[in-house]
Amino acid sequence: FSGAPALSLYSPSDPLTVLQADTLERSIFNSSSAWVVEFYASWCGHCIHFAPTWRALANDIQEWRPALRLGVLDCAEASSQKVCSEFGITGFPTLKFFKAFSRRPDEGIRLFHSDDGIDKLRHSIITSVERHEDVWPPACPPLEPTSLAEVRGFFQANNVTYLALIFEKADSFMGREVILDMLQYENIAVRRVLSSDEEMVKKYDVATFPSAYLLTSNGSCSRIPVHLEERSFYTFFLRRLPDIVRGTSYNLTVIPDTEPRTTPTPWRVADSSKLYMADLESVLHYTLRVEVARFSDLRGERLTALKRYVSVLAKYFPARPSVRNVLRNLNRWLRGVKERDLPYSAVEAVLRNKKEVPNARLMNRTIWVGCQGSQSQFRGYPCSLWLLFHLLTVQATLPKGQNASPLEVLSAMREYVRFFFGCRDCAEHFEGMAAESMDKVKSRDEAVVWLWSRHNRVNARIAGTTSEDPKFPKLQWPPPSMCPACHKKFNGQQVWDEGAVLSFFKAHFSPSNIYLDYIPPEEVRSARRGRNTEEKEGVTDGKQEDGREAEEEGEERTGRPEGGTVESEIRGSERRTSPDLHRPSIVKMNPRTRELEEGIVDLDSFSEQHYRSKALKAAAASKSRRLSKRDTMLQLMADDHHQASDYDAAWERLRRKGLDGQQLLSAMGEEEGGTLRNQWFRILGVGFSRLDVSLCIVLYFLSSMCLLGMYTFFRMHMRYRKGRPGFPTA
Ligand SMILES: Cc1cc2nc3c(=O)[nH]c(=O)nc-3n(C[C@H](O)[C@H](O)[C@H](O)COP(=O)(O)OP(=O)(O)OC[C@H]3O[C@@H](n4cnc5c(N)ncnc54)[C@H](O)[C@@H]3O)c2cc1C
Repeated sequence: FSGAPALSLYSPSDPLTVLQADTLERSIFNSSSAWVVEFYASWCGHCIHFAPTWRALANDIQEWRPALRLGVLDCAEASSQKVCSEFGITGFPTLKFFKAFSRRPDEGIRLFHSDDGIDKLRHSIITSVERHEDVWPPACPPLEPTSLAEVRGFFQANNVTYLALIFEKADSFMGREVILDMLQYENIAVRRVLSSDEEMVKKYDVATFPSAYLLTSNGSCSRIPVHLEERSFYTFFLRRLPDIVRGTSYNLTVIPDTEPRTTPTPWRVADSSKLYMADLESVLHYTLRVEVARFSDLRGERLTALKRYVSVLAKYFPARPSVRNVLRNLNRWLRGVKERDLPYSAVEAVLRNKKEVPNARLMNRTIWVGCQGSQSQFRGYPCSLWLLFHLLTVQATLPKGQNASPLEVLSAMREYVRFFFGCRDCAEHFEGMAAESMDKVKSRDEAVVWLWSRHNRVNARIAGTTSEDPKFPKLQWPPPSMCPACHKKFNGQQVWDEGAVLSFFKAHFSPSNIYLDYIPPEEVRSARRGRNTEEKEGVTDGKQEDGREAEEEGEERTGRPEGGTVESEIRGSERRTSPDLHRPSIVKMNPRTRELEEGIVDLDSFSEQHYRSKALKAAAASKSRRLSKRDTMLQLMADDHHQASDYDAAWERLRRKGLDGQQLLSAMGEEEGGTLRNQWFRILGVGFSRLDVSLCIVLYFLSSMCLLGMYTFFRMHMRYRKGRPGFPTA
């Protein structure tokens, strides 16, 4: 198949409104009907399972539409992410009820649905409609029980031929459902009567609940003859009465449904025996910029979960230099955050890194290669999240993880899934598995095997369900074609050879099996190349899968402040007034570095001048709290940069040798060892370039020689004087 068709879980032919970021508010705010919106993510398995239920409900209650409408919004669409976060959507699927004439996102009332069928959903929607107090949806008939007084004067007060009375128990929803089913039909009204209303029960001599009676304007009254006392039977009967027509008086103000605007992506050829950096960097982008971003305030356990996640990424992710720099900077900064709560905008500012740290950039779109699905709702993000954590558990078995807890990566994953993973039912299932046995993991190798076997459990559970991509059926993995040694026979049964699985994992999830296909080539942005180049790249690699890049460039061009933080406002104003800031300020402040072959950065002067001036400006703006936090962060970034620049230089050296993607990544492991051996140099040279340190050593040597010379001279001189007659010895 040639490409992933851009299908959403819903289509405009469904009797619901497929909303987009720009139509959501226009549709539901100030609307004369109430709304129930399903916020979903097309990649979320439980949303895929839930879609047929929601579609069936939409079919079932489509006649209620003048009073109540159903909508859907795909929060996985890049264009919807902002609005979803404004509506407080943190997990999927989320159902929110908006009363008629709502005005704000926070007026949405969450409907709990879990695994509810359409009956329960319908009931909870009716209960929500009844919560309207001040302004009742104009098209919605009264839902409260009627009384003998109302019935007596009904035909005088209403110009209709029929009145249907549905007698039922108080907890029954049938009467209200029939009322709503008939709301678009003219010349008839439907009311419910409670079994506890003795007057009415006695007057119509009702003995069965539910049962229905038809009163006419000419004074007749008869029991409605139906085969079963059910909603559909009543509705069927009533709609076929003489002179009953479906009215046209309810004109819905409809904002036209639009086809989801996902553009078809070209099919990317992938080899299932390989890992692709595109998938891995996409998941970094999606977790840090989309999933975490749903929480505008990160506090308590959620903040700790983020710190742990970033910490294992910084430690174990076999990254390209620019990504590694981002992860290390973010990790450093988060470690320095001592406050118990943190606005996400601050994290975003670090990730955005427009000017502060050279060669630190995280892809800001998703490119699925090994995780590309045959349709856009399949695979993608959850697939890459599994891959990421398998990779991290394997990387943690290397010497760099030897002093860490065997649970380091698994705990980070557990907390990430618990606090951020949008598929809430998936998260609950995973938490259940973790609570059951994760604490039995005693070594880093066991951690690899634990995650493998739990992933296989999930595969077994969801195999053959609607969330399975038919082109990529769920397997017990790795299949014999990938790892024959992993499968063995025991007592005639096929069983796993866990030792072989572990060896297979260590080879499969190793940097040498990561391929750089389909991602823009890594370029070490030395301080010399700078920001101008970066901007150009941002514009030219605009074939975004999720359109976010264009959004950010748009922000850049308009100089819109980011996230409304103090520092972003300052940055916004700097952007407008100082064109120099578009070049890397490091180079500008320290021309000497331009000549140095290795692009060494004088970060002391950089951070002192650049960020301190920012701090001063911020102080002048008297909004110091958040800025001082950022100031600390930048100082920490500056410290970290010394290490990062070595990594960049090593990457560049290897790249010049003509190594390809995966060779580069595996060679970096070895280079990193060398980099660590050179750390004494950095420790000696905190804040100085290599030239500075060399000069110091030479001066130190010369002054030592000078002192030695003086010492020798005076010693000889003393001896000479002692030896002369006439000078008494002590
Ligand atoms: C923590 C978590 C919990 C989830 N829970 C649910 C759930 O409850 N219900 C639901 O519908 N969906 C759930 N999902 C999503 C689901 O597991 C898949 O990720 C999704 O359906 C996409 O499937 P896929 O075909 O891309 O393969 P995935 O299962 O996502 O696997 C990704 C890749 O990993 C490799 N792989 C497969 N199995 C293993 C293994 N055992 N060990 C190592 N590598 C393997 C394969 O190369 C595969 O292509 C969950 C996802 C995550 C991350």
